[in-house]
Order: sequence, then structure tokens, then C-alpha cells
Amino acid sequence: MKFNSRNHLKDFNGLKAVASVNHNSRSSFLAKDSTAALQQSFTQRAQNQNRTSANAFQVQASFKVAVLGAAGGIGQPLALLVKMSPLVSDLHLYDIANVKGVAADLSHCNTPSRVRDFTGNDELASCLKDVDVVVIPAGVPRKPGMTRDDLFNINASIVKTLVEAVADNCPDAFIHIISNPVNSTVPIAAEVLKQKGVYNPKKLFGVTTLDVVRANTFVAQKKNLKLIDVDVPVIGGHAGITILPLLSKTKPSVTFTDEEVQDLTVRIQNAGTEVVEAKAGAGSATLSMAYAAARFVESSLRALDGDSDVYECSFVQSELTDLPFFASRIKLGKQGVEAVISSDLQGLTEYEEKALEALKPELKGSIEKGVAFANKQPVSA
Ligand SMILES: NC(=O)c1ccc[n+]([C@@H]2O[C@H](COP(=O)([O-])OP(=O)(O)OC[C@H]3O[C@@H](n4cnc5c(N)ncnc54)[C@H](O)[C@@H]3O)[C@@H](O)[C@H]2O)c1
Ligand SMILES: O=C(O)C[C@H](O)C(=O)O
Repeated sequence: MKFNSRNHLKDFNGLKAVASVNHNSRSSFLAKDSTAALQQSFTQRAQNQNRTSANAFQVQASFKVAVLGAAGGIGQPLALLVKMSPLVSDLHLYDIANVKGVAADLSHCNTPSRVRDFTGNDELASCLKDVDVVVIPAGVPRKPGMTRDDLFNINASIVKTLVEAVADNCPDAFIHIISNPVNSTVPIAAEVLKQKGVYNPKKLFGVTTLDVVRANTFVAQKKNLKLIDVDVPVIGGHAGITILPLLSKTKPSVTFTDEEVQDLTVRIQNAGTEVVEAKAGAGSATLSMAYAAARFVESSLRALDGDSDVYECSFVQSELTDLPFFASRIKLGKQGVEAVISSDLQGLTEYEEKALEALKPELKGSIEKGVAFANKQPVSA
């Protein structure tokens, strides 16, 4: 893949920004500068349709996105970023509380999508009807001293209930699971969808984009690289040592000392905890997560819109290893996962090989815990 960036002066509905954007890395959209990239998306699409950026808002917007847990720390900034997408016609915000105000506030932004709020179980079905992409950040976040698995008892049931409703109301939608522990909540979602008879493994995604965003940032800082050029695949899962950045596959090609590999790997694996400790009891990553989730939503919408060069890392059903779910780079298409990219796992360094073997027992345990939970509590009719 060729990386070729240049500076642009953007005029985005009155908002001016000097944005460093990348035109060839279709795989990395919000890996660049989120605001700039969203602006670029409007402007490029306007140009593609022979319009000026001034009337970029007339670009065809046709997809419906629902955010479940939309009034939360992730949900609110994520909703704002999705509201900026030129591809979204309808943005449905669901939460068990406080979502009316969030939707009223957001609805005043003069971007194309219509915003609607939905509260409580009775309104969940209407929220989900005919939705193309469902994003689920509903659930509780960590406090200092907790692991992501400590959230299982609360979040497993939340995800199960929400995915049941997704199965009943928009079984063809792309489903993005953010709620932790992702290593277990994605298998729970898969089992629920199977029990409902609508499981499509190509359309169920654990959102691990934040690991890639962090890896790109930390590597660029450490090696003094231009941030927008850096792309590091992150494989495995989304907790502790199951997060495995493949530094040897960094683009552009860069060499690391053994010490740098060790430091960077550990920092990327512990980045969530770094934020949890800095927030000191007020939750976990929300803003960077919203940014990462918006990137994954935009990539999904571009794939649904027919772009044929969309790549992201995600925790999906996989045959890359002996584990049933595994995060790796995937190619996204109209039908979801078009291909799981196996080449990243070839030619690993000894360090990466060992780390890959070391993560498997923990990841296997988390997957099995999710499957067992879902099968103990059959879905409601
Ligand atoms: N995948 C990742 O990389 C990643 C990154 C950061 C956080 N997370 C996870 O995302 C989740 C949310 O984090 P947050 O900081 O936004 O938490 P938060 O507490 O700020 O927000 C969660 C929201 O979910 C809502 N909610 C709870 N139960 C619900 C239900 N049954 N239906 C609908 N909404 C419901 C709450 O009302 C709240 O508004 C946590 O589990 C956290 O661990 C994942
Ligand atoms: O660390 C957490 O608990 C939240 C999230 O998984 C993260 O990586 O920031």
C-alpha cells in the first residue's frame, strides 16, 4: 500500500481547518485526523459528484445507524462523530436514561442525518427497525483495580438483551460490539444470534480499533514518524496480553530494538488501564474510543456504499488460528467481512510468535465463558 499525504485547506460549512489528509490509504480513514478525515469525506464525496465543498451536505446520505448506550461516555461523542458522516441519513440513539437531551442537542447540528431518541425496552424495536449498522457501547466501564472480565456479570446480560432485539428487528445489520469484555461479549452475541436463527458471522464485529489507534500513536511518537503515515495491525483480542500489536508489520517499514518492542507492546496492552487510572474512578476511555468507533462505523458505511478497498482490524469469527474468534485485519465489503487477512500472521518475529502462543489460553477461556453464559440462558422468544 502506498502512503502519500498532503496538506489541504478545507472549507467545511464555514469551519476552516488545515488538515493533513491521506488520499491513498483507503484502509485508514479516521486513522488520520478525525475531524479532518470527516471533512475530507464530505469534500471528497462532493467532488466525486462534481459538487463544491460548499454544498457537500447535499451528498447522498442513505444509511441508518443506531447507537445503543448513546447517552454514555462513549455514546455521546460517538453520536456526534457519526452525525458528521455524509453517509448517514438517520441516526437512532437508544439508552435506558438521559437520551432525550442528547438527541435534542445533536439534532441542531446542520449535517444531513435525522436524529431520533428512543428510551427503554418498549422503544428498542422501533429504534432498530431497518437499521444498517448497530453500535453497542452500552454497559458499565472499569474502575481502577478492575479487569475487563470483572465487568462480565453486568455487561453480559446487557449485551445479550440488546442483541436479542437486534436479531428480532434488524438481523441483516452490521453489529459493532464495544461493551467489555469484548473477548466474551462478541461470542455471547454470536450465540444469541444463532439461537435466533439469524447468525451471520460476516456481520458481527468486536471493535478493537482503539488498539490500532493507540499503536499508531505510540509508534509514531517513539520513532518520530508522521502520525498519519503509521499503520500497525493489532491481532488477538481486546484485554491485556490478548492485545498483540504486530510491530514487525508496521507501515511504513521501521526497525525497533528489542527494548522498544517490549516497551511499546506493554504500553499498547496497558493503554486502557493507563486511562482508567488517570480517570481515577470516573470511568475508562471514552473520547479516544468514540474516535476509534467512528472510524470503524465510517469504514463499514464506505464498504456498504460499495468502496472496494476498506480494511480494518476487528475481533471476528475466524479460522486464522485454532480459536473460534480472533482479531486481525479484515477486508470489509457490502456483505461484511469479505476476507480475513492471513498474511499478517506469516513471518512473525520470535517475540510475536511467543506472544501469540501466550495469549491463546486466556482468549480461549474468555470466548468459552461467553459461549457458556449465552447457552445457560436461552433467548426470549
Ligand atoms: N472496545 C473497546 O475498545 C472499549 C473502549 C472503551 C470502553 N469500552 C467499554 O464500553 C462500555 C461503555 O463505556 P462508557 O464509558 O460509555 O460507559 P458509561 O457508563 O459512560 O455509558 C454506558 C451507557 O450505557 C447505558 N446502558 C446501560 N445499560 C443499558 C441497556 N441495557 N441498554 C442501553 N443502554 C444501557 C447507560 O445508561 C450509559 O449511558 C464499557 O463496557 C467499557 O468497558 C470498550
Ligand atoms: O480499558 C478499558 O476498560 C476500556 C477499554 O477496553 C480500553 O481499552 O480503553
